[in-house]
Amino acid sequence: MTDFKAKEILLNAFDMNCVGHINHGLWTHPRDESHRFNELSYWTEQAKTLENGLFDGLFIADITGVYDVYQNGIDLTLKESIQLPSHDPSTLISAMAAVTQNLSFGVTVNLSYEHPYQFARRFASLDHLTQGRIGWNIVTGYLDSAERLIGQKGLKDHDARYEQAEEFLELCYKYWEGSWENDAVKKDKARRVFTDPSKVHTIHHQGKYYQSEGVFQVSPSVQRTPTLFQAGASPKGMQFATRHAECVFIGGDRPEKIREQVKKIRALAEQQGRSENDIKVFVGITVVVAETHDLAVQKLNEYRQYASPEAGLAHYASSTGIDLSKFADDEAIPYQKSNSIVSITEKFKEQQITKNDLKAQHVLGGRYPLIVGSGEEVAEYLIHLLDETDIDGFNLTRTVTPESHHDFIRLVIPELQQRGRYKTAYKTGSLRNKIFNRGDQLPQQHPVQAFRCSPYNNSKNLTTIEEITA
Ligand SMILES: Cc1cc2nc3c(=O)[nH]c(=O)nc-3n(C[C@H](O)[C@H](O)[C@H](O)COP(=O)(O)O)c2cc1C
Repeated sequence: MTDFKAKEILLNAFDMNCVGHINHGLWTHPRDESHRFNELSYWTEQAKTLENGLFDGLFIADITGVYDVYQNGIDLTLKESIQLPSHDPSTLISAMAAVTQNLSFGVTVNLSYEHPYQFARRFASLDHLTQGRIGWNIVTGYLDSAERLIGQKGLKDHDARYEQAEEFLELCYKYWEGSWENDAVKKDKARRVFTDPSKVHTIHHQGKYYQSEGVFQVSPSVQRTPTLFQAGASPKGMQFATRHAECVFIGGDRPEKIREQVKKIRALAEQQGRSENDIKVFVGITVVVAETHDLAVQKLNEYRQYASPEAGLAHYASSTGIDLSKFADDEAIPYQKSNSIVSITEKFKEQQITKNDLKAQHVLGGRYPLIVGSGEEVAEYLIHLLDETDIDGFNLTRTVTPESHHDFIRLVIPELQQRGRYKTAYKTGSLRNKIFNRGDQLPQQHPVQAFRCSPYNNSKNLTTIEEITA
């Protein structure tokens, strides 16, 4: 119980390689600089700021496709820059890693449109270059527009996407941890042996979705498997997340619901042979903070003049696959089955929700819980929420950028530190070690273990792994 109370808050900045990420409309604020998202200096400055604030990571969301459900088109999406334009997140990482030492990077990649080989190679390369500061947010997509862009026929069935994800992960584990032994690379100039051939193995995979045969092209990196993030919330999604993920995002609802969700996540992890502490749970939040409570309210009111709740609804429409423009403001939105984000559409089954309700929720153009107050008030609330719900940390959205990060670092972080609930220095090692404090690589109770080559594992599980015969 004492440990639980003393838990230090983990913190990621939640962002995307675009103008409007979550809090839509704020790009029009005179002090907002998110229109500079296509400049490298925008990101290197942000990385340095976050490292000064001892943030654990910069978590970068991504979508394949565009938001075209609202009003059956993309006019509002384009005008308000609702995640359009948006650029590839992995292109930012090396530059930000070069100006920081400890900040980590969680990068979203939709596995539905990648071959595991190319993806695994890119992320293993990033793990090398960042010295183990890379994480992967595993997503399977929820947009029909993506399918059309890629030339497919429409979204695969929701649960089938998770089945494919399971096989994608299995194959990635083989590449990352089953092909090269830890000490394969010798770099021995005198003996002319860069890599010992007896320590590199062929992987074989003949699955329903993927086939692969050969050796992985990347030597072992610090973490081997990048730190795994996931946000599945449907029954199938939670099963997947609790089997594989080390960090799980959940939607920030009422504290009782969050607590219930966290309990389920930890119980499911245990059922799958992992420990309840093998998963860190994060909740998304938006914060408006100032020197005093009144000044924070004043700041919120000022921001509200620029925010666009309607743009928030257009974003929400694509998350659910429901064109919300068709409904009157006070009409209950009927539940309809869709292949998008199941956990969100289910809410229309459980509750009567109108567009007015959604607009009220999207005060700053986004649907994350909004916390407004002085540094002390915000810090107290975050600690309270963490202790009440047993979560581990927060994904902090941006509002007016980069002002909101500066405000949080100046006003909230010191209050958390004074209460002993936030680090005063970074831990050493990889992202995984910083978060779990037990080494750079996944523990043995993780499903990756079945795909590891020696010296990790000499068990019979490895019938698929063969030595290269020179
Ligand atoms: C904090 C958070 C961040 C997410 N980021 C992304 C993202 O960047 N890209 C994406 O395609 N889906 C993203 N999702 C959606 C999830 O991948 C997933 O589809 C969703 O949580 C619903 O899970 P379900 O399909 O199991 O209901 C995010 C979800 C949450 C809660």
